[in-house]
Amino acid sequence: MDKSQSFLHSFLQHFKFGSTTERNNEAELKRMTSQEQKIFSYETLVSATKNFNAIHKLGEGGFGPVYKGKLSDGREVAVKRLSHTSNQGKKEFMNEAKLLARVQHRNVVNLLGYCVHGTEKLLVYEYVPHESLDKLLFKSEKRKQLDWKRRFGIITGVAKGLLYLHEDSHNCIIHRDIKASNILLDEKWTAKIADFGMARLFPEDQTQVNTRVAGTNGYMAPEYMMHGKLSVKADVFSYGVLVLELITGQRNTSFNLEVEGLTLLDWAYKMYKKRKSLEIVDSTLASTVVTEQVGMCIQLALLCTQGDPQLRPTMRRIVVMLSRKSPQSHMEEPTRPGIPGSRYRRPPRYSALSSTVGTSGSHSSDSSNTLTVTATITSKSSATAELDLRGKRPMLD
Ligand SMILES: Nc1ncnc2c1ncn2[C@@H]1O[C@H](COP(=O)(O)OP(=O)(O)OP(=O)(O)O)[C@@H](O)[C@H]1O
Repeated sequence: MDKSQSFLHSFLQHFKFGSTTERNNEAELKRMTSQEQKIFSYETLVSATKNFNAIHKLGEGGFGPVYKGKLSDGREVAVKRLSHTSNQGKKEFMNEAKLLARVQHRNVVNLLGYCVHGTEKLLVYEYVPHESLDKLLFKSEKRKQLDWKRRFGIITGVAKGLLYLHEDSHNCIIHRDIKASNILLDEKWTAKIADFGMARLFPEDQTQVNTRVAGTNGYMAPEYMMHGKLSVKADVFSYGVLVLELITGQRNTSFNLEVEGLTLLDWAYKMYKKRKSLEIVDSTLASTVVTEQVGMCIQLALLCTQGDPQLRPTMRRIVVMLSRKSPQSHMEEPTRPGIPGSRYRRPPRYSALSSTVGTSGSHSSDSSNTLTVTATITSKSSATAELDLRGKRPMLD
């Protein structure tokens, strides 16, 4: 090799591979870019969850199993391994996940990032230590941990989180599956709404309705269940059901008042009308309850679960009502509650489609309670969507 050849060789070598410092810089730059884009490598998640070890499984929802993991920097995460039913392409999934990772609020679970590996799609969330509300509220020995102060904190926290999703995030996000198992509690008992934006990650192929049916037993607003009319008021209805569950300590789906066979909503309304609302309060709350506050929350829940969506308050109004010093002043009289949607009460036209509709997810903690989870995002100007193209079930009207 002559002098000029040797010069060219070393120049190319340098250009091609760079110096060690440059390589380090490049690696650092790559790391920073992926952090910025919130991308996790598959290897990172395999190592964090000890190869998705069953011991680390937190539960399984309709979108797939969730594992607890620990990143090398010590952060604890919850990794949701999405089932393969999503027909969304890699690029679209990444765009949607990137967008959802920008949704940040104290009362919404933080989506730290995502990962695409072959056909696998994974979401990485902050780990929320007390896990989901259903695991506490509906277990008699654990329910005592939820005194009234904590329950009221959850009621206001969820309201603030929903207000943010509906009005203050970059898009209007209608959750569509507010329920106890989608409310997580952190170490300070702060409520965090989970599973928002799932419809963005699971867009429905209109010809194939074989994944999941949107909404959950007993929480779905009647107009949404029966006619597919989706608006923020569908979330308000589910929120009202959740508030009644928090007050009574009873799960709406398994509620069965022996003598009268009423639903939780009907029972609460009936007692309210008889001016006996305080009789529905969970007996474990007896020593901690603030009577005025609980009375206001019952009335609020009944306003939220009214049959006519127009009559239900907005989340903004709810947050205002909850923050009042003298709670029950200026609150309307609730009208009769709507009948919450249930998969066992399919309207006739819906039943006709049922041969193509199935649930693909298995549900660990409470199969009876869960039909599916989805959420949708619409532009702020079209917060009410009659035909929900991102929906999980055929829209009927
Ligand atoms: N970020 C998290 N931190 C701690 N636990 C979590 C987290 N996300 C989920 N979990 C736990 O994993 C379980 C499964 O969660 P997932 O949201 O997939 O299902 P689900 O809400 O039970 O059912 P569905 O998907 O039908 O709504 C939950 O019950 C919850 O306890």
